Amino acid sequence: MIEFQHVSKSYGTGSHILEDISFRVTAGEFVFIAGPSGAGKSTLLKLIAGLEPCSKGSIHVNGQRLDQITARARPYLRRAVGVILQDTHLLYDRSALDNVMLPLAVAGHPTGIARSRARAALQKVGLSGKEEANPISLSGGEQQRLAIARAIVNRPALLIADEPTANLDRETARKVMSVFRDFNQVGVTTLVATHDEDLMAQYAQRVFVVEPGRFRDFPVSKT
Ligand SMILES: Nc1ncnc2c1ncn2[C@@H]1O[C@H](COP(=O)(O)OP(=O)(O)OP(=O)(O)O)[C@@H](O)[C@H]1O
Repeated sequence: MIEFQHVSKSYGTGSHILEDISFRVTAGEFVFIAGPSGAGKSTLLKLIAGLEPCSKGSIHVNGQRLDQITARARPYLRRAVGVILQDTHLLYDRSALDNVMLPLAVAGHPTGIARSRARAALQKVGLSGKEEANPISLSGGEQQRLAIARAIVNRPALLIADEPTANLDRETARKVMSVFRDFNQVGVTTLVATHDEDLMAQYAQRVFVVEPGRFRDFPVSKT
């Protein structure tokens, strides 16, 4: 599903943020990405999402080598990967339903189908009844779940989230994490960057620890 071979990343002419990283994530895994602030967790996720190019090495996602992907294959890959960044980039001049319909409209789905799939996605994240709400009127946890609904509406095989529980209280964080766990349990490969050690301990899965100059891969622990 994801393969990094000797990947390094620097921004501009700066030194490497990530250096000589190799790993493989197979379909259906749940991986946490941990490490101190500024170590490169978001950068790692952006490389996987194809939002940043690597400086050295090669990255394969869903069978495609990212730096050799054709313009024709790119939209298919984009749909195969659901991305939730730290800034949710929700549109505050549209309803919650419109926000979730947008990726389907971009993919060319007829409005009726887009609407029913967007409603189903909102239901999956526990936001039924909030279809017409403006995102600004939603709580932090609801906005996170709305961003998840938008990321999953194209039924991606891979879900990537950058600190989706930051600034949420414990109970809301747990609810948001359980949404990811539910998707993972139906086979969606899931990568979540987090500082939250309690959540990591609770969900006890494979963990990548990104530290300055060091990358560690802790295998799945069965607890
Ligand atoms: N677009 C960019 N241009 C230049 N430098 C960048 C860019 N994006 C990130 N960096 C730098 O790369 C380093 C790693 O940043 P990154 O956001 O990946 O870390 P992080 O581990 O996700 O941090 P945090 O936990 O605080 O979100 C930081 O020093 C950051 O300033």
